[in-house]
Amino acid sequence: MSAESGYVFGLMKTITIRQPDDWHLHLRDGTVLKAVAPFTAHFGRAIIMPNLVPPVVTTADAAAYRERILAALPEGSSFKPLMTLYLTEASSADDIAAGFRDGLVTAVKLYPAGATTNSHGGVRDIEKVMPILERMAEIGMTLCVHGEVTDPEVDIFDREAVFIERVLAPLRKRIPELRIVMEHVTTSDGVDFVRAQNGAIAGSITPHHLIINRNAILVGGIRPHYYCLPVAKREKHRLALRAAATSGEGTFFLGTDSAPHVDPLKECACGCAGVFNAPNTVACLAEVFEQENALDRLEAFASLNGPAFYRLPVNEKRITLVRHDVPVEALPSKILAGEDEITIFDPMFPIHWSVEESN
Ligand SMILES: NC(=O)N[C@@H](CC(=O)O)C(=O)O
Ligand SMILES: [Zn+2]
Ligand SMILES: [Zn+2]
Repeated sequence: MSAESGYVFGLMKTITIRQPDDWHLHLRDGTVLKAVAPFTAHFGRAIIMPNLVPPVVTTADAAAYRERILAALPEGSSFKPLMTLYLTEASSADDIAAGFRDGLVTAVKLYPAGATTNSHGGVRDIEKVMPILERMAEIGMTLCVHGEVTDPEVDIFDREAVFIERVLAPLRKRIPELRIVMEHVTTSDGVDFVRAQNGAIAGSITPHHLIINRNAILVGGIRPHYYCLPVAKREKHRLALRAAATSGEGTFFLGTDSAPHVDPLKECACGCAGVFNAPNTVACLAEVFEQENALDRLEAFASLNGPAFYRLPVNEKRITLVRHDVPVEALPSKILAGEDEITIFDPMFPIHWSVEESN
């Protein structure tokens, strides 16, 4: 483990780790993109979700979106967006393979149609995309999956577990070479499934699913800023996620799923799903790993396991996290995107960590 830590003057604890990456991020487009991009610019790289309206389906769409992202970054940022394509039943295997070969596209994203925000153009019948998935397995390209069934008969809290049984396990059997990331794992079923695949399938975990359980959405009133998909589950699932994230096991890594929606779209009769956590992700993670006595494994989760799965080099830059005895001043609770506000994830515990970039 290369993370270094120490006490300075007996007062301040610091930990230096390789610069983290975010393996699941929504940057959106237009005004929101400009507002949120600076909050991720201290990451090395991020897997950029393609669920725009209209979605990023072709390599040409991804190239154009990548330019818009680069233009929204603060000057001097070395952040590298890793682009994904939104899989549809009409997607072209040749286009996908060409994008991957040229280094323009890193992964393909499977949204079951109707499972989450802007997923209506996703896949209804997985049989129809089998030739594409087979081609991806051949060329070693990763499939990122939103792992929930959309069957209205299935209880929303069971949709991840049922997806594993109905879709993921059969897919794994059918194309064992396909590299799959089960994104935003929210249940112990997901954790167990990923573990049982011996490295062929990875699981990304969000900071908020390590911090809240389903009570956060409902206790004392409806709290739309804790509503996301897959929806937070029971406490036992949160504990399983914490154990997985802090285990150091190579198959679990950070995917923030930072998913900004302007407040009017969250605070209404049918609010959008998504938590905006980019501004405090690293500080929240430090807090969680400290609570679990696992600060020495934060680097594996945030900076090492992701690149290893994606077969990419680790970042050379380092960041230093500083622990303060007194909680650091809370962030503003919202950021501005044009005329609208976007609420930042509130972990409901004081934060003692701040992030300092090193070199
Ligand atoms: N996670 C969410 O609740 N929302 C995401 C979509 C997704 O990742 O499922 C979004 O795009 O808003
Ligand atoms: Zn999702
Ligand atoms: Zn997402």
